[in-house]
Amino acid sequence: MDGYAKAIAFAPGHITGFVEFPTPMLDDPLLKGSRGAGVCISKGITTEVHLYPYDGLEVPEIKISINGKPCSDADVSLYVVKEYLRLVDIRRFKLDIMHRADIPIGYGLGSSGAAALSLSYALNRAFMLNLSNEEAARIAHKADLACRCGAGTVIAEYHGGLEMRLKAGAPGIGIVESIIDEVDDYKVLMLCISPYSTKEFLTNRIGMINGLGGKMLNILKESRSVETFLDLSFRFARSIDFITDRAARVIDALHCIGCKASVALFGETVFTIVSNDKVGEVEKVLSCYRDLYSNSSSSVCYLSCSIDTRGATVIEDTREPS
Ligand SMILES: Nc1ncnc2c1ncn2[C@@H]1O[C@H](COP(=O)(O)OP(=O)(O)OP(=O)(O)O)[C@@H](O)[C@H]1O
Ligand SMILES: CC(C)(CO)[C@@H](O)C(=O)[O-]
Repeated sequence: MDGYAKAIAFAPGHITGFVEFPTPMLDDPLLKGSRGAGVCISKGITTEVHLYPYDGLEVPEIKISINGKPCSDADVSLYVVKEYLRLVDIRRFKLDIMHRADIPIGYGLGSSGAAALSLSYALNRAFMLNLSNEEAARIAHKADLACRCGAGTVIAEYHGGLEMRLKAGAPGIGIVESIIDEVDDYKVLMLCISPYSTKEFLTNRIGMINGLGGKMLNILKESRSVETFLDLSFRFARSIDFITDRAARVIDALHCIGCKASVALFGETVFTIVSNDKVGEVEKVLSCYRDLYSNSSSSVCYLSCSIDTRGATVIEDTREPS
């Protein structure tokens, strides 16, 4: 590696509506993952990487920040960096990693997967490794799984769209299909009420996930409609007792104006997908609950996004000779 390199990549956030973890969970992380359905959103994580050669160091100096704040325990990001250190033979460099999140972290919007994926794409460019996007995405998949922050999130964010994950596994191994291709007419609207740790769920409550998600996939494969996706997601979240009273009130209010809705797995986040002409009406309901639930100790946020169909992408790749 010669000179300074900068790379920027973006990965969309992702909401899982229903899911199953095929058993037995195999040992190979590339074969592990989940089946289910979800939607990628136009907001997500942008990661900027600056790589400086620096002869005065015996070991690399690595700094990570999230939204401008230094972060020493970004475990998913550190996992990705360690995987790259095994692939490059240089050790004397400084690496600045800056994650910018325009989705809240921990609310079931797939931020850990998006951080890992955007970082992996950016490092691949900065280190000039020439991995394919699929190979870079596999590193992110392994990181999200190893840190117990996600199972099928990375492959969904790699693919983009309103999707069904028909076969579990890493990008290139798992199978993803779009539920519908024409998504320009839809918006994903969310009320993020409070965070919930995916690690906690995958560690302590994973037994609640049975074969229901797989049966639901068969129904969705036949109907391929947004309404069915929302319906099934709601039934799924109820079946694992994951809808809090606060979320249930919001979902009821949306039902009253003719909108189906559910909660994002795993967070106290209500989401719906509506056609553009319904956005104003839904926005009023969600803003009203945002104001009702916000208090001095917690911030509740309302988000409006399009459906991302591109999946993760590199935005910039620059280098200057030393
Ligand atoms: N932007 C980010 N940069 C680095 N690490 C992140 C970022 N976002 C999330 N993480 C890591 O992921 C953890 C939160 O993951 P968690 O899986 O609970 O939430 P999520 O990814 O927002 O939602 P989901 O439930 O959809 O996975 C954080 O504690 C942090 O370790
Ligand atoms: C486990 C999960 C629901 C967490 O976001 C997601 O990664 C998925 O659908 O596998």
